[in-house]
Amino acid sequence: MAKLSTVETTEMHTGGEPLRIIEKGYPEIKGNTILEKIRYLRENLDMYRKFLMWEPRGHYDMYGVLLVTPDIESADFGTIFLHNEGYSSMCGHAVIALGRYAVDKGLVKNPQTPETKINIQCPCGLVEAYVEYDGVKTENVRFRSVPSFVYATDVDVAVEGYGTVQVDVVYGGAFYALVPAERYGLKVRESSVEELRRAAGNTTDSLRRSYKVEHPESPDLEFIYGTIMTDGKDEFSDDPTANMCVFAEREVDRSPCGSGVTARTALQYFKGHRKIGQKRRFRGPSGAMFTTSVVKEVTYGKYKNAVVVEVSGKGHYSGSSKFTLEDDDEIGQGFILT
Ligand SMILES: O=C(O)[C@H]1NCC[C@@H]1O
Repeated sequence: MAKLSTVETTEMHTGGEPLRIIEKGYPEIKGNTILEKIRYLRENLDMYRKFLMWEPRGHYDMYGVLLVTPDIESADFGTIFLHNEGYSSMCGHAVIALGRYAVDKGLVKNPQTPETKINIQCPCGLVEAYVEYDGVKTENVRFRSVPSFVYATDVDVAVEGYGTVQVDVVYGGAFYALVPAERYGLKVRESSVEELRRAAGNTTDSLRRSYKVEHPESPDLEFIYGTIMTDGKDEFSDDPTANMCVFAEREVDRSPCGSGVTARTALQYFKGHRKIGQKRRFRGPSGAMFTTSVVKEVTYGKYKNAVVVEVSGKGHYSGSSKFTLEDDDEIGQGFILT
């Protein structure tokens, strides 16, 4: 077992959703690809995730990222995302924050004005980020994710406490169930976070037990990451539409969820509610907004209805940390209260 050592981080958030960027102190992560590295982390270094994501240094809804060597040649750097239960395949709020971070910290050579392009390898594949930059300050970031596709519509799910609920299953770099909150008798902007968390979490649990998803490239990406409760306002409007993403082990995204709004945009396009290039705003639980548009249609493996979606928003710095552990501190290795 590796011994936990001092870890240094920069702290950011995008729309209130935290991003702990791990800079120093992690042991070597073995593996030739990012997906292999994730397997290595799970099997050998998971105590570091608990040390940084769980209490007393993190909390139930904490989120982080490790920057690693990419295995796609054109990528500037690779990413591994961490959360309360493990490691995720895609994270839009992290890409938005990391765009600024990469330019500000000099991770990209020759940054360009008014916009710098960065290729970020996420576990799901290559994501292009475009960072507004005036030569001094970094601002909004827009990113184009891996192809997103509608996997299935109107899937019946037996949800504990709510009966049978129909959801759509969509891939936006991760597989999500998308469902209007009113199908549970809830309102996405008015019901309590805990009620929404319970209904969404029970839906994810049921799908994970009984529903199989297939990914065109890797079995490692074949899992239901979470459930997104929406306000049901999918028909096009200049008004924003709200959603709340509950992912991993019932973790609540404070932001509109970058991969979640990618998936919602693909679904809206599939249902004829969006045209290519048409912009729409999405509001998350904190009130923060992301704007999305469909860039183009693409074929992704056997999925002919795939689209490339662009998402934009802004991340902010909130501090930096140096985390330590004393030899006799068992609780301090990490715990969460549920
Ligand atoms: O913005 C996103 O895509 C992420 N935020 C937390 C859950 C997702 O990974």
